[in-house]
Amino acid sequence: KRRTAEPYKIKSVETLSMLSYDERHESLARAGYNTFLIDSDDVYIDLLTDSGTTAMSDAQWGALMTGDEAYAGSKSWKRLEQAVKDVYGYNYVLPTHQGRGAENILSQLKIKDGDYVPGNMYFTTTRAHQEMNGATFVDIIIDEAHDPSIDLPFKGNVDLKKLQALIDKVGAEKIPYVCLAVTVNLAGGQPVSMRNMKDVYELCQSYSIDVMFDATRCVENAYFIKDREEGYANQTVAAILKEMLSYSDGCTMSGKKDCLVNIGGFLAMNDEDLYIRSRELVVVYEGMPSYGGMSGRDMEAMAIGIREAVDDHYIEHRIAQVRHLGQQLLDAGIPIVKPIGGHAVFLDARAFLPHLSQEEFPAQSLAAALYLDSGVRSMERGIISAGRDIKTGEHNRPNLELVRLTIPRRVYTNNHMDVVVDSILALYEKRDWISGLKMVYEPPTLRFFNARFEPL
Ligand SMILES: CC1=C(O)/C(=C\N=C(/Cc2ccc(O)c(F)c2)C(=O)O)C(COP(=O)(O)O)=CN1
Repeated sequence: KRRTAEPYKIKSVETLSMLSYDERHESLARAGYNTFLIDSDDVYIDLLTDSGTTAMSDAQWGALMTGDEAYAGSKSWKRLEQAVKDVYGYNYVLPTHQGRGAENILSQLKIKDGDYVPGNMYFTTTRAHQEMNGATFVDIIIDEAHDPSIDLPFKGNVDLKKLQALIDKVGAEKIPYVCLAVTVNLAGGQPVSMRNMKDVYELCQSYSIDVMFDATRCVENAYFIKDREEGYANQTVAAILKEMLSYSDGCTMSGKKDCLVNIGGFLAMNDEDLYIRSRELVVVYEGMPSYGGMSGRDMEAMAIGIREAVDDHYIEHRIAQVRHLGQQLLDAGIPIVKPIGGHAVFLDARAFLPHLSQEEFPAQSLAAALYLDSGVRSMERGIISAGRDIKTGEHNRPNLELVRLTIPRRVYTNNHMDVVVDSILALYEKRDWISGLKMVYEPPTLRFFNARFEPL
């Protein structure tokens, strides 16, 4: 099979910082062994997140000069609105500054105290907005999604029996909507099959329960359907995406991922009444419905990014680059979440560091060790990110104790991926020497952003 390359060439570069071991050690200590607190200047290859870290195209950079900054009626908004309607297919769309702006509005309008919002695994901001509005999040993802070693093509799928059981238990009137994430970030960037989306939608329609997608990485999900689901191999990703979204009543969208921009988002829906009520809250929280927390130039960039993201050459390369990293780790026997996800490779820190108890923070320790070894920054997605139980005050103890290696879009080459592989192989060789951490400062909420640690 002939090898392929990036479907773009580089026109501008950002020089990367290459610190010495001692300089990295000093930087890590200064950051309290928390990768969130390391200065970007001290990071060589930044795999903390794919959110907002995209490289924009020359078409997007050029469009910045044409941003219409009119307070109302901006033509940049008209272009963005048209792009969302063309590519996503919803009747109505409202701009927000980023994904959680849309989550805030949707949760306030759709949830009443004591409701239940079922979803395929939680996400931090999504669940926070649901709980702040009085709902209980109920995980309805298939059991296998919580086991890193199980390899299934659509690990993000909903277990329809769990959804039916919740409806039987609490009644459909207590369920304002199902939140279906496509893909599922914390399960390892795992997709939902078209079959499952259809089944969920039909079940919900029979009870007049809405289905709202968290569409943040929906283009990646569309690609996995093309690649793995019977009957879609010869369809374009754009056509698959349109069909996916037809099994929903609306979506929240963080533009910072699959819309190929550094800021921006939207809330989309088919119901006019929800649109009108949402438009009121956009004015309260985001600004006019013709800019929603974005400048005109940001909206121009996003209108173009939305269309670039469904280019088959772009998305094929994006997914292949994540696989390029993950497959080398699998071949070397490194424990990672299987199958390899759409936006990241997740190291299974529990299996990588079996000599550490969860109280010694294996994922936090591994992320710190990786940065110290090579200047590669990753994100802890384990007991620290899971926080404490709001009732008991005890640590939530997630099954998944993971280190997320998140690949920004159109930024790094496969050579950078190979540097990451070599660093992880070196760490694996000497994994017995990786010590745990103790938390020396714990913030009251969302502790993973600002907590500080010291080696045990
Ligand atoms: C599936 C989904 C997301 O992945 C997501 C964001 N994701 C981030 C940034 C992040 C968010 C929360 C954290 O505790 C975190 F440490 C990192 C990320 O890195 O993965 C949002 C929210 O979209 P906003 O970021 O545009 O508001 C909604 N839905």
